[in-house]
Amino acid sequence: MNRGWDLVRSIRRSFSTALNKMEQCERYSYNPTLRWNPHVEEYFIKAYGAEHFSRISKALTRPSCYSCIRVNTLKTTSDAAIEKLVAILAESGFGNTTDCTSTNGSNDTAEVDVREENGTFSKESDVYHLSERKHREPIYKCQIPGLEYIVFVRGSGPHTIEYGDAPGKPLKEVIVSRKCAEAVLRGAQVFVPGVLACSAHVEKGDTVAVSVAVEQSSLESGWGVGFTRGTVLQGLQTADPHYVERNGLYIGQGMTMMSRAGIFRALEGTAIEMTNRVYSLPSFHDVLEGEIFLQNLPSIVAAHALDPHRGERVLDMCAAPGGKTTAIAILMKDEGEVVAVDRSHNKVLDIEKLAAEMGLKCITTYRLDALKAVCKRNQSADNATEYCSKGKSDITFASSNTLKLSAKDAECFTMEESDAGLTCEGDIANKKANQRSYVSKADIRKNARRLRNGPGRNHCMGGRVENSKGFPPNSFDRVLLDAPCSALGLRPRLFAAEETVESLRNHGKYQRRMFDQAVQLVRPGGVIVYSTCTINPGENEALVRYALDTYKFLSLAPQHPRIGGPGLIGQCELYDGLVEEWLRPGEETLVQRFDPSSPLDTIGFFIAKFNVGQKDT
Ligand SMILES: C[S@@+](CC[C@H](N)C(=O)[O-])C[C@H]1O[C@@H](n2cnc3c(N)ncnc32)[C@H](O)[C@@H]1O
Repeated sequence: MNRGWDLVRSIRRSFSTALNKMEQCERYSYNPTLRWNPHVEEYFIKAYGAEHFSRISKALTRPSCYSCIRVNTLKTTSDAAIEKLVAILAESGFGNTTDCTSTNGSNDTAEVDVREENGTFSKESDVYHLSERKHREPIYKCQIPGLEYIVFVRGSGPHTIEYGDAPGKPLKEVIVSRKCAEAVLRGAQVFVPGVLACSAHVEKGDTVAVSVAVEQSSLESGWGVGFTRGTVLQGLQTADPHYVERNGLYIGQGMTMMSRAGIFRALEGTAIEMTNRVYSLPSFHDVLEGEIFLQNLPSIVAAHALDPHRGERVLDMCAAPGGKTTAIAILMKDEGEVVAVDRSHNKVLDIEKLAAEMGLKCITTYRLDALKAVCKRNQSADNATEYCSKGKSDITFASSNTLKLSAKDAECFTMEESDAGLTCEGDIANKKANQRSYVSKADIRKNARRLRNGPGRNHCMGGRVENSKGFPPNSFDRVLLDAPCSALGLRPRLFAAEETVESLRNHGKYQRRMFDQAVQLVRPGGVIVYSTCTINPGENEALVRYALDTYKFLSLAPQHPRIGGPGLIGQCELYDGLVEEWLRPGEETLVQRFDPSSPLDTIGFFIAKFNVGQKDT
């Protein structure tokens, strides 16, 4: 009888130990659930279906399993860059682990499958892969024809981390902010401002478990983390009011670079160096400056979709920090003009810095509100970007194949013929190469300053940026509108409930107003590419619907390369009864929709390309 009870007790004991272990395992894991505003969630479920949206939602909480690097082919080759990157990775000891559960649940390394069939994404066909499967090197070249200058670096994860936890024995812990955690998941260290809370008695050199504080809802204050910076973590469930909230939100283990007091006293610096990460991705911060640029694959594809040619005049309407601007300039072999504008002064400086680092001369930057990008009639004055014709019926860019201002368009702009003679030759060799037959006063002032500041520094003018009052209608061959958006495709993302149906609608309105400007600025026969980094159809397919219904001279154009999936067809009624219209049958294969839950494992992204016909028809 006793023996029987002993057996029961022992089974119970081992069962409860196993349960305890399982609970601990679940607690000290990374398994977040993305929170959405309920109406937004309902809308996305209507758009994608519950199961698909759940996969997208899960994928968004994880980083892509590889880093994507664009090589500056004007400075180096992908083979040379790969050689240097291999050496850098070997020196840093990165890449010793390769297990990776990809976002679609399969256990694999970060190998992404891209197949193209008749211009559309297809799982069945097997045309090409991003990587050569057999080799499995940590760094490999993109296999898509024309994109071989893109290099991928394999990451790994999710890894199970041994935090050294035991029942009743609290870990030394640090909680970081959501933004900080999202950066750490992409390969960053934990910097001082990102630390929100820390256990007592943490000294420099201690090993700590790092978790993330994700916003919780409270009746009084809406969404918030519910504690102040500097909170002491008690560690035990009984004494720690935020204990349960951290379940499944552990992003790795690190070594403190400062004591607890130091972390909360300092204003900057590395607080924790991560030693064990849930996701392991190489950080190429400040590496091979000017030779490579870390950029998401769909962003590079957007530059290709624009299909810019040497000698053309291209406008990048929302350009900072300049990722797509520089990609476009390189595709143009630095010949022609890429006008890169952004609303923010400091961000324009970022574009200038990047262009200078990459050695690109065809980029002209301005601070400009893209909502006022078309300049008004009779506008003159200082600091305006002026394109003028005095007594001329039209302006022709000699290089081009393309750009002409009609008499009607040109009459409002005044350009003295002598201006053309003032072109600074050595300075803007690329412009000379284009044989552009005009130059604006603003260009001349800018060029004179460039000469004074010496070569190479023409993009960093002591923190000052040129303001623009806009550009004449029909003055660009191609326009890229990489619109500010809800960014609901960016990953990793740990919280999404801040966006409501109303705020998403506001993004859409803003984008339509910008698009209206783009339509005016591009010449007939030109091209507009519209892109966003959101999964929200209201900012993607609905914008395309607006564009095609409003401007009959616009038509959707095929894109190359085409590696994204099709767009969404139909319409959707939202919770308040308003109906949103998307694409019509036949249009879906002309846009590219990058789905974060697809095997491509990219951010969520959308690209539409429009051909511009005769505007007066
Ligand atoms: C999606 S980001 C652009 C990223 C950029 N195209 C790249 O690839 O590096 C959107 C940019 O739009 C800018 N922006 C927002 N509103 C703007 C406006 N009204 N006029 C001009 N730029 C604006 C923001 O400052 C931000 O830099």
